[in-house]
This record gives sequence, C-alpha cells and structure tokens, in this order.
Amino acid sequence: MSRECDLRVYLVTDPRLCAARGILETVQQAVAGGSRLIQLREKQTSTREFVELSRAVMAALRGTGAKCIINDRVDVALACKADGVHVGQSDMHPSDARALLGSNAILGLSVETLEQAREAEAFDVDYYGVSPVFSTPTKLDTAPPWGLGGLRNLRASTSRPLVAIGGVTAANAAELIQAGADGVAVVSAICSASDPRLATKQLLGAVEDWGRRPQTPA
Ligand SMILES: Cc1ncc(COP(=O)(O)OP(=O)(O)O)c(N)n1
Ligand SMILES: Cc1ncsc1CCOP(=O)(O)O
Ligand SMILES: [Mg+2]
Repeated sequence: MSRECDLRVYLVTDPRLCAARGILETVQQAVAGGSRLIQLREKQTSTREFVELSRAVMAALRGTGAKCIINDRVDVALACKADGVHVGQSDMHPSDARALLGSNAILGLSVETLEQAREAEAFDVDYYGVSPVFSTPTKLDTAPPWGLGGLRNLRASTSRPLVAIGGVTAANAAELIQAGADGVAVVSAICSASDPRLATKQLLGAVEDWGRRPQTPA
C-alpha cells in the first residue's frame, strides 16, 4: 500500500445525492471518468453497513488504480483495509489516527484556518482539505469559506498538497488550481450529475487545462 494519491478529481460520496443511482454505480462511473480518489462519507449509516459498503467499493476499485478513503472512521477503514482516512478538526486527532492506521495509510486533514494549517505541519498527514473553499448547501456546519484569496495565502504558507472542497464545479475548478490547489474534491458536482462519468471528465479537463496553459512570468 502506497501513500501516493491523485488528488486531481476527488469524489466524496453522499448517500442522499447518490440514492437514485447507488453509491457503487456512482463511484464506478466517476472512476470511468478519471477520478482516482474516492472518499466514502456516511454520517447516518450503521457501522456494519458502512463496513459492508466500504468492502464492496474496495472490491469494485480493485485493478482500477483508484483508492478508497473513509471519512471520519478509522475503525471502518481498518476493518475493510481501505487506503486511508480523512479527518476534520473535531474528529480523531490526526496523530492518533496515524498511530492506529500505520505509516502506509493515506491520511487527509481538513484545515479551516491558517492557524490550523500551521499547527498541522507537525502532523504526518498527506494532504489538507481546504474546507470549505466556497459555501455549499451540501454541508452547512462549516467554517467561513477560504475563498480564492484565502487559498492563495494558504498555498504560500505550506508545501503540503491541497485539495479544495465546497461549492466546486467544472466552471470554477481551473481558478482553484490557478490559486494553488493540487486538486478538487466534490460531492454534488458528481453525485447529483445526470452523467457522473461525463461530469468527472469535465472536472478533470478543467483541472488539467490549467496545467497546459502557458505560464506568464510574474
Ligand atoms: C477532502 C475533504 N476535505 C474536507 C472534508 C471535511 O471534513 P470534516 O471537516 O471532518 O467534515 P465532514 O466531512 O466529516 O462532515 C472532507 N470530508 N473531505
Ligand atoms: C464534505 C465537505 N466538507 C467541506 S464542504 C463539503 C461538502 C462539499 O459538497 P459540494 O461539493 O456539493 O459543495
Ligand atoms: Mg469529519
């Protein structure tokens, strides 16, 4: 198991928004569209169902090169041998999560302020979720949004990989990469799309497009 992760288009699932199609099908379509990192985010599901879902997703991802991250729950990740865990500021402390998961697991941490990011430099985590970059109806209990200026300041303060989350669409993904994000994490832009494969492809196109543009000297 390696800690390398492709953050370019990171799907975070939502059982309500995926209800019509199912989480497994949504994940498979997103992977077909080019996503290589999937986070299973289940806030209401029983522990047993969460483990079963995670095992099914892990099996579906086998051989695709995509990795599976579990939101919040180190126990679920250990039970299904997931690739990693994402924790936020009120979840298990990243140092405790790292101790339980071991040195080969991917560990992501949400950062909501520059001070949290500064503190997190001492933790053995693989990326920061810039949370939220814009306001979003998908998650209401968030800190104030970073905005593009906040993301630029964060980029200037750390060399850690950054993934922007909250209100991200194919229309604003390129400006987030321009502002310093290494990738975008999305819920509704893929889960609520009529064609999740196409939606993922468009997000990936927007992220990659920035990298192909000629860079103007500062
Ligand atoms: C990639 C990514 N970034 C941020 C979050 C938010 O995590 P958290 O602040 O713990 O909130 P919940 O998702 O647990 O409600 C995330 N999940 N993923
Ligand atoms: C899980 C999470 N963490 C910060 S914002 C958010 C929800 C993002 O949802 P959407 O991509 O639909 O705006
Ligand atoms: Mg959390």
